[in-house]
Order: sequence, then C-alpha cells, then structure tokens
Amino acid sequence: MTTTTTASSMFSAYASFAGSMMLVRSMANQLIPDPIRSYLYSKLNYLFTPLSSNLTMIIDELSGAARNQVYDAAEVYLKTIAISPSTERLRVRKTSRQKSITIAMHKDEQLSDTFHNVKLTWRFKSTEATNGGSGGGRSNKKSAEKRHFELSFHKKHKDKVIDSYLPHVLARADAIKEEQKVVKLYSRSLCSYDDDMTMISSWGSANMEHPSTFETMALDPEMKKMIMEDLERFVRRREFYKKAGKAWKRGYLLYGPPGTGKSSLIAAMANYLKYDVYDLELASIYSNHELRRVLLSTTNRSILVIEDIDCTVDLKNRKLKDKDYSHLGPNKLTLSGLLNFIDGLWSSCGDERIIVFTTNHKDRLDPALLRAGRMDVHIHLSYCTTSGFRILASNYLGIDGGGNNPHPLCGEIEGLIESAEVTPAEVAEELMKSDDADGALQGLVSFLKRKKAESNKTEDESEGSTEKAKRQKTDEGEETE
Ligand SMILES: Nc1ncnc2c1ncn2[C@@H]1O[C@H](COP(=O)(O)OP(=O)(O)OP(=O)(O)O)[C@@H](O)[C@H]1O
Ligand SMILES: [Mg+2]
Repeated sequence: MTTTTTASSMFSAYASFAGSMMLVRSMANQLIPDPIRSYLYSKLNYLFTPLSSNLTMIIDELSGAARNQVYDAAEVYLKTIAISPSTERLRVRKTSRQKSITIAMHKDEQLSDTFHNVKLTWRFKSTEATNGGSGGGRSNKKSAEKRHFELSFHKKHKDKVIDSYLPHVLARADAIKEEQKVVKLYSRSLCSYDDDMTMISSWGSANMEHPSTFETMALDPEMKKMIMEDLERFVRRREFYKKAGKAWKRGYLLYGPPGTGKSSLIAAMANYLKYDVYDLELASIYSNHELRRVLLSTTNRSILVIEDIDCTVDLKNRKLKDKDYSHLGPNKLTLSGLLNFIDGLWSSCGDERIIVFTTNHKDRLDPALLRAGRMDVHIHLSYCTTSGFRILASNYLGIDGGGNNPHPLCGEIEGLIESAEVTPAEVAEELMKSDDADGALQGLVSFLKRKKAESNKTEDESEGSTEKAKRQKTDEGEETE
C-alpha cells in the first residue's frame, strides 16, 4: 500500500514537474526573443558537454579593415597540404592569367597537417552575416560574407603552435608566393583610361613575358658571375644599408652597341630577382610634378629603367617651376639633377630599388653621371665572343659548341668571330634562319666572312677606324664600384 502511494505521488510529482517545465518552456518561447533564447540554449549546452582537450584558434580573414596576414598565409599554405581521406568537397579555380589550376578548401571541409609530431586540423568556415546592409546588392552581400579558418590541436601544444607552427606557415606562404610571382612590366605607354579619359594610375602594367635569363644570355662567364653575385649581395644586405644609413638601392649603367643585350640583361635581372620592371620613358613626362607622381607610385623590390639616356633625355628645355629644381638654375634640369631627385625620393621612401640606365654611347654622357658612386656598377656589353657564340649555339640549335664533340663548323666560326665585330643579336638572327644546325652554321660562316671583308674594306678606306677599334678594346671589361 505504502509503495503504491509513494509511486503514485512520485508520478504525480513528476507529472507536475514536467507540466511546469513545459509551461516554463512555452512561456520562455513566448517571452524571450529568439536570439537570446538560442544564446541561452547554447550556453546551457556548453555547460553540459564534457571539457575538450582541444584548443581551437579562430583566424579571421580581416582584422578590422586590414587583411589578416595569418589568414592569407593559411590560404596559400593549405593549397600545398595533401588532401586527407575525409575530404569530400574542394573548390577548383583557374583565371585566364593563372598558369595552373588552384585547389582550395570548400566551406566546412577540413584538412589535417602534422608539424613536429603535432597533429593539427584546419577547417574553413564561411558565414553569411544576416545584417548584410539594406540594399541587398551584390557588393553588400559580398562584404557580409565572413570567412575564417579554425585551427584545432591538443591544448598542450599551444606554445609550439604559436611560436613555431604559425611562423612556419607564414614563411612557407611567403616562399610559395615568391616562387609563383609573375614579374610585371610597368610602362607609361600601357596606361589605361576610364570613361572620361582620366588616367587610372601613373603606370600601366602587363606580365613581363621576356624569356631572357642569365642562362640564355651570351655573356662572358666572368661578367655573368660578377653580375649575379652583385645582385645577390645587394638583396642580402638589408641590415648593412640600414646600419650605414644608406638608401637600399643600387645603380647599373649598361653600355655598348645596339643588339649586344642591354635590354635582355635587364629582363634577365628582373627574372632572376623576381623584381618588377618600371620602364621610365622620360620623353613621356611633361612636368616635374608628374615625374614625382610617377616615381612615387613605383613599388619596392623593383627595377627602374631609363633606356638610351644619351638620346632620349633632352631635359634642358623643360619648363621648371618646381622648387626642387630651383638650385639647378632656370631651365636647366640635368640628368644628374634628375638623379639627385630620385635619390632624395628613394632614400626617404623606397627599399630594394635598382635603377638601370642604358646607352649606346658612354662617351656622350654627362660626366656627373659617371662620377664615382653615382652608378654603382658599369657594365660594358660588347661584340659576340667565342663563349657567347657557344651559349647562343646551345640556345638556338641545341648543340654544344665547346664540348668534347663540337660541330665541325664550330672551329671555323670561333676563329672568325672574335675579329668580325658582330653583335649577339646578329649571330642569333643567323642561327634562327635554318632549322638544321648544318645549314644555320654554314649561314653564319658566310655572314662572318662577309662582315670581316666589309670591315677590312672600311679599314682600308679610313685610317681612323683602327684607332677606334683599339680604343674599343681597351674600353672592354667592366668596372665595379
Ligand atoms: N648577350 C646576348 N645574349 C643572348 N641574346 C642576345 C644578346 N644580345 C642580344 N641578344 C638577342 O638580340 C636581341 C636584341 O637584343 P637587345 O634588345 O637586348 O639589345 P640592346 O643592347 O638592348 O639593343 P639596343 O641598344 O638597340 O636597345 C634580343 O632579343 C636577343 O634575342
Ligand atoms: Mg635595348
């Protein structure tokens, strides 16, 4: 009897408890607004789930208005991680400018990584914020999308992840970006205009497709080595320049006859360092104000090129209003004045800048430009030599000019080439005339003989030209610093 009473009273107590819970619940449903309710539920839920041993880091795409570098690095880095067996969806993309397909994580997918025996899980999250503006236009929607990565790992590895893993991700991403970097060519002639014909920026750009590299350059091996080492040293010396209080920049003067590879060398330097190239045509600049604007809009890690300085620069008749030039006197902007101007601008706001001048006539240059310390390295590009020919023969015909088993015509060509005064451009043109090596080399032999005969004839006609050739010989070779 007593047991029945207890059971029934317990039952009725439970019924009334359940009833009141339902009442509370329905009252809560009516009285508490939706967002607060779901917040409370999630908090309650959290209280009753067992404590996790994992730590999750949230890596938002934006940090205020700026981009979060860790997010950007993670995006690049994760593309290199092998897809885990649990991955079911991936995003695949390619734009017309990209060389290969890129694969990225899809929303809510995860990838696993291991670093020094620490297991890490990356998850990509994308949420569309509901308060995405009233207009509901495309741009509003886009800005309302919030993306982030979640990085989870065991709590005990927290310090390791912060001190080693994340720096590793940042460094890897930098290296990958550097590898994939497409060198750009900026030129004023590539400028684009908007509808009312105002220039969109000071420079127009295109991918620099120039295939020239140090391997393909027909240069004296010593000179090639010197240039490459000089560039490497320059790039390495951030601290040195800072300590010495010098602007981190280096000037090269390339001189020599047309077709000896001055422009090709600039492309090779840019491809080697992965620096963008700014081709500054001074003739296209009409005011000093514009010059300043154009120079200020160049970026770091770039090469500023002024070609043919002996002929394109007729700066003397410019209208000079700018006070920067007042010390030069009225109507007198010299090349060295321009250089001082660039120096001043760059020491205040530029890093890792290279400036290259080219000329066919070093003797016509303003002596101020040749003064010690003005241009750091002078490089003389001259007529094709034996070693130059060997490189070109290997580039164009795939034959080894200097190896153990040279082509029968190579000996004859090498005998002729040093005395014939032909440029690498002329040799290259001859080598391209025929698909088969025999024909091309035969063509080159006749060309060299013709050239030699011509130069002998002119030598006979004028005594002065031998003098000139001698001068040329003593001029050869590069002078550093
Ligand atoms: N040293 C070289 N090594 C390899 N190729 C060369 C070399 N010099 C010239 N060439 C070939 O000749 C072409 C013309 O050379 P480039 O435009 O570099 O000469 P340049 O010295 O700049 O002439 P210019 O004084 O007329 O501007 C190049 O596209 C390249 O194919
Ligand atoms: Mg050139």
